[in-house]
Amino acid sequence: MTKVAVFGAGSWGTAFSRVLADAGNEVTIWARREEVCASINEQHENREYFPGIELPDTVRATTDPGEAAWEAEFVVLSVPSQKLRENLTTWTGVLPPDAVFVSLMKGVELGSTKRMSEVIAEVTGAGPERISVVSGPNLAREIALREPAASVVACADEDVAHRVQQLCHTQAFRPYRSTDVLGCELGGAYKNVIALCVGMAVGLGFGDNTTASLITRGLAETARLAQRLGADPMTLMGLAGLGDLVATCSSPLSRNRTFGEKLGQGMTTEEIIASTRQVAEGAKSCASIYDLAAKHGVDAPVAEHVDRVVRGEISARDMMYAFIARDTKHEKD
Ligand SMILES: NC(=O)c1ccc[n+]([C@@H]2O[C@H](COP(=O)([O-])OP(=O)(O)OC[C@H]3O[C@@H](n4cnc5c(N)ncnc54)[C@H](O)[C@@H]3O)[C@@H](O)[C@H]2O)c1
Ligand SMILES: O=P(O)(O)OC[C@H](O)CO
Repeated sequence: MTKVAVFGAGSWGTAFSRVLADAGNEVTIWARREEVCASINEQHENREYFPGIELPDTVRATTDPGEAAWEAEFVVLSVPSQKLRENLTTWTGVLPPDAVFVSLMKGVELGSTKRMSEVIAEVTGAGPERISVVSGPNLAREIALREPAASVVACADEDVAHRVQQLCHTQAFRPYRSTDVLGCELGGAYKNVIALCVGMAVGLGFGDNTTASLITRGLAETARLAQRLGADPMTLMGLAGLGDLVATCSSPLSRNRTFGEKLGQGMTTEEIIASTRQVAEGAKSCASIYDLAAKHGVDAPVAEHVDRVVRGEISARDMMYAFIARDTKHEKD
């Protein structure tokens, strides 16, 4: 059995652990909280995130990072993007030197505007052949329930992508392979911002014309930045781009869309954050993605305006009409 460490016992870390166990691996989850750890070890379920969904015996949990990482061939990372750097820095001493990192995170770091694979490389010194990402239309609850879904495993080294693909291929989870780490990560982070925007439209009571327009122009914006940074534009037409965008913008399970809906209904960012424990990555990544786009001279009206609504500078309604009022242009621009 291959030993896999999963750092993060939230929704996606837990659901993906079930995928890994279903694929025949031995999984040790690092959980921050003792009670989450105990429920996984004693009740074989993560009571906080997925009560009633049984985890196989091959999934264990610990609050000790060294125990989680012990002899792991793969280290899966699934903490909030803005918390990765500080956590990973404290774990570096216990991580096996040859382990392959698998990032499940969909965000861009505030301040540095780095993608998660870049943060992993910087903190651990791992080369691109040891850093992979998994990204696609994968709402954690549906994956935990073993509903069929596909995803993308990306690594600069295709052989490593192939190994990670084998690691998580099950009867219900079908990973495709890619070498476009940048495109996959940007697709995953940007769709959260677009889902916030779509959620706002839903919260305001607008219909399908509005949401379809936002999804389509949001994808154009994502592809524009991705291409400028060197990604393959076709990645954005695939599971890590369009696929994830459709799932996240359509699903009431999405924390980002739900966050946006609440903003559209008039709640403030502070009120929404206080009402949930779960992370809506887009609420932070709208600022870092906008910074990244600005740094590279790329027009990013969705990221820019979503950021302004999240900060409380403009209302969601004003944002919607500001999009429409912009100067006319060619669709391809
Ligand atoms: N939930 C999904 O459907 C889903 C699917 C695909 C990708 N993702 C991505 O996976 C990543 C993790 O998301 P999630 O859904 O598991 O989030 P979550 O909020 O459900 O769980 C986050 C986990 O990180 C822990 N955590 C919170 N703050 C922390 C800190 N300061 N230090 C260490 N740990 C901390 C929490 O205790 C929890 O175990 C995000 O980047 C998200 O975009 C989520
Ligand atoms: O719940 P969200 O909005 O973080 O989205 C979850 C996943 O990223 C969907 O693929």
